[in-house]
Amino acid sequence: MARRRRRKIHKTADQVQPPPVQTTMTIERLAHGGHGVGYVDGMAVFVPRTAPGDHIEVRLVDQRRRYAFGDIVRLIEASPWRVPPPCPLFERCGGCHLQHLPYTRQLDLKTTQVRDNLERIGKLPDVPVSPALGSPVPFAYRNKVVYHYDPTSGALGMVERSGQRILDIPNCLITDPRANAVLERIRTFAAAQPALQQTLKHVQVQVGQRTGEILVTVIVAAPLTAPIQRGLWNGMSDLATGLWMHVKTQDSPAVFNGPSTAIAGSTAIHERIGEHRFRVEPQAFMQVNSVQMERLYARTRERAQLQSRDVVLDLYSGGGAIALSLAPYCASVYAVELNRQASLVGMEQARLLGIENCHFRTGTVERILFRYLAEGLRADLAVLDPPRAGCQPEALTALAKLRVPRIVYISCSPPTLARDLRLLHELGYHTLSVEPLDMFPQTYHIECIATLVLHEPEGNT
Ligand SMILES: C[S@@+](CC[C@H](N)C(=O)[O-])C[C@H]1O[C@@H](n2cnc3c(N)ncnc32)[C@H](O)[C@@H]1O
Repeated sequence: MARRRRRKIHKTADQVQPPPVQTTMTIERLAHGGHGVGYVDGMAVFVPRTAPGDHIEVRLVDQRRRYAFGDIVRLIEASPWRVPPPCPLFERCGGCHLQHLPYTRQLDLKTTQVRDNLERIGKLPDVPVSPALGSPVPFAYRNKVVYHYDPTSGALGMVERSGQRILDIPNCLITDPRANAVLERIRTFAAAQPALQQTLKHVQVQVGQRTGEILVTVIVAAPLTAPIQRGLWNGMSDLATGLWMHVKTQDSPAVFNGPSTAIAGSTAIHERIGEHRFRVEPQAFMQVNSVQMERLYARTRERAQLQSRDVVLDLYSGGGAIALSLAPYCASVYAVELNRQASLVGMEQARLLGIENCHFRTGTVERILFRYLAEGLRADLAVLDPPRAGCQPEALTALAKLRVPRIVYISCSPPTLARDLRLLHELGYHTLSVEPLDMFPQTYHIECIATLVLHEPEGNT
């Protein structure tokens, strides 16, 4: 289909008219968030569940100064890329964003988005971006889900896309079927237990996809009685490996706030990644796609190009999966993580694996790097794996002050990656490559591995 040109307008301020509330336009590309983007009188309009090439009638529902959000009223001409979404809940569920596109097309669009972010936000148009490495399993890949419970309707699932209610999800197509089976047992049990209905807030299910072990955590407003604990466990013990309870005392957006209690079965499950078997507890961070996690860590090791005498910083280390996978190939690893429980999991993991050259430190990366600077630590490589918000500028400044010559930056958010690569560029780092890796098929999320080197000033080499 011929690409429609963006309508450009040149008006003075007092000539500017507000765009019509309902109009037609063609979707040109996908933006971060999975929204299709088209233009109305030169203004970008973001519309969910659309595909590049769609010609649509759109209603502008939220207008800002330079852009607007719209809802699709009518699909006038469908993009040639559109496919029927396999999940019957796709239109209502907030979990997936791209099921209406074939998987290969999703990957192309993700690659384009990464390039776009590097160009627009990072002002780094020349950084080589490789085609996104697809997941061999584009469905049934999620090894962890956290569902909400609605005591009024009995729904156990995700918040609807409209944000108004909890959608019951009996069979999530991107989730490991073993997790769906356990969730069904809990849904049925809760339906017959008014006391559980009153207190149940969320259910988390974690699956060790290579070991077949399953850990369930019920997040409740008040402790469960012993009979309800027993009833829950009896209803799932043929499927699950362990059951935990987490009493959530404050009404915070975070699912967990405080310690959890193991109530039945094993206290942890395990996942095999590469040559290691990792212990997984309810509050430990683990990538949601085990196959892609293994490829992510293998690619990180390749990009790290470790020498046996190298000293490595694993920053934002979580439960230490990256630190422990690099430790056998270098002299030592310093892992830095904010969450004390995650650091303790890493230490225990190191002990179980017999790894002695990994040092775990709890605190913020930005604070601890300045401490390393004061201590005169020399590091040959830093692996960064921050949360979606990216790194604090102080953390990147400290890395540059430490003169760490190589960085491998793992990111789950291309816009913040682009922002941070820009700052690193200004601090003297050159980005050699960015490799998108699809950890989250059917959703807009994109994982990337960026490899950087420090340009030493002339005469310092
Ligand atoms: C994407 S996870 C990375 C986990 C780990 N690298 C892995 O692969 O399992 C990000 C981690 O950063 C931690 N974190 C967030 N802000 C931090 C900060 N300012 N300093 C240190 N750690 C932080 C979070 O607790 C979380 O464990």
